[in-house]
Amino acid sequence: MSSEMEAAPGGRGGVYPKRVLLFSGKRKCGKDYITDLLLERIGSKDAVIIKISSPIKSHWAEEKGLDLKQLMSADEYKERYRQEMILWSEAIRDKDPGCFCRKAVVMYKAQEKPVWIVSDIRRQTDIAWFTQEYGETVRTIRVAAEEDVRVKRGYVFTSGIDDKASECDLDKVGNWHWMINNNGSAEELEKLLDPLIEDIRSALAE
Ligand SMILES: Nc1ncnc2c1ncn2[C@@H]1O[C@H](COP(=O)(O)OP(=O)(O)OP(=O)(O)O)[C@@H](O)[C@H]1O
Repeated sequence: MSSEMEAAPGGRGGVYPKRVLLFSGKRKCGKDYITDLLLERIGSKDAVIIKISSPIKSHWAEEKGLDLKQLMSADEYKERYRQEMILWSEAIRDKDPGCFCRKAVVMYKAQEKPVWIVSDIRRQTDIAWFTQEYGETVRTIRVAAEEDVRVKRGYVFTSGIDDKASECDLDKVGNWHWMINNNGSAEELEKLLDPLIEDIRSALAE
């Protein structure tokens, strides 16, 4: 069966997911920080973090003989291979826009959990794929932080990365379910997450 023909795990009509949260935002705005916090508050019995970058990185780890764990977490690795990974993944995504979304859902065994936290949405096609497959369970969340705050967190503008579609495609989107301005402390952030947690709990109770 070709990848275009593969069904989405779960899919419409399935029991799970009950809520799919799609997080996006500029580099170092705090996507990983926020999604980790959310997982902690919801609990890993009910929620799973999905990274669309995982199937891309696992391919690269194999190809280059690298350690996947380091490629997923270490900034030095992440930055060194970012551009190469982007170019390779763009070519595949052009042919099959849902390819990495579908692979990531399988890789994280997401269909075993009711709440899916996707921490790295980058393209309008990512949102379109999840919406097409999981319909009204989907919520989109844009994380923002001031540039000086992002710089303090390690952001350095890199030409060829920060001015390309993989970082900018979602700048055009305006109709997010939630916007989170992550400029402050962890305590401030906790409060900003309350309405989102409430929405997740109501989906779990259905
Ligand atoms: N509200 C916050 N309070 C304290 N530290 C924060 C906060 N938000 C983010 N950070 C820190 O800022 C750094 C960058 O955050 P994080 O890695 O979550 O960003 P990201 O958007 O996932 O980045 P990338 O796009 O590069 O993957 C991390 O060290 C994180 O711990």
